[in-house]
Amino acid sequence: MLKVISVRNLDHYFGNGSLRKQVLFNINLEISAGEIVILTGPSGSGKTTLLNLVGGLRSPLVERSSSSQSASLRVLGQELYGASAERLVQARRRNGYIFQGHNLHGSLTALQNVKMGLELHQYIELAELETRAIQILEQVGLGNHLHYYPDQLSGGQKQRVAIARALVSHPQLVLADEPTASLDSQSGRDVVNLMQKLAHEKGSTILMVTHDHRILNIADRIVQMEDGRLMSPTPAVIS
Ligand SMILES: Nc1ncnc2c1ncn2[C@@H]1O[C@H](COP(=O)(O)OP(=O)(O)OP(=O)(O)O)[C@@H](O)[C@H]1O
Repeated sequence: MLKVISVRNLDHYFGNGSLRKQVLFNINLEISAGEIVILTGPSGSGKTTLLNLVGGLRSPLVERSSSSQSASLRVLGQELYGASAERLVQARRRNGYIFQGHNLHGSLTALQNVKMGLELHQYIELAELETRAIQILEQVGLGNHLHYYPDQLSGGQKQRVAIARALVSHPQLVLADEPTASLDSQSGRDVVNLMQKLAHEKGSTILMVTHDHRILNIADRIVQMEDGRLMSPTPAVIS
């Protein structure tokens, strides 16, 4: 099966000189098209760092030492290890992102926020842009809230707008960092069910970081991180 993400022998460090600290150790991970993978583990174990590297939000540190010569970070067919800043920006634009606390623009309505998720895709005409944004907001149950501003929406509704914005361009890869962290149990469940449904419909792959044990069963696979290392694979939890 086509690998959407293929990480080999990846290390990562923060800081310089005596403050230099290794946070990822020899990461090896493959994720196939259409898979929903949850990355979990204790605070500070390196989950967000790995997610950001995969998304091109952080630049992989290219080491000259012999142990890292075979490092590779291939995402959607592109090598990000050693890639230029420009290539990373391009790679970033192809993915959908859902973060903790939604990151919506407060001065834009739900519809305008979702349209922003399409505006980078210049091949889409304005009229179609509007139609697609409305359609996906209807799919996430916000057809009656198109012109609401974020502060007029509940936490769960805001996160549904964020999901609509991330998925409206039908990205092959969706990266989510603690998407349910600010939500109550039921809203969190609704939000991940929606992500799962839309991702399956659109054939997207999802890599999601979460501490939230209530949502682990949406995953096809759960990957555990500890102290910057990936632990052996765990079969998906059956609900
Ligand atoms: N920009 C940074 N500069 C220096 N150190 C950092 C930076 N970002 C993260 N770290 C350190 O890297 C390690 C891994 O952090 P990371 O945020 O990836 O962990 P995490 O598993 O996502 O944690 P959490 O679940 O708390 O979000 C931690 O020790 C953290 O302090």
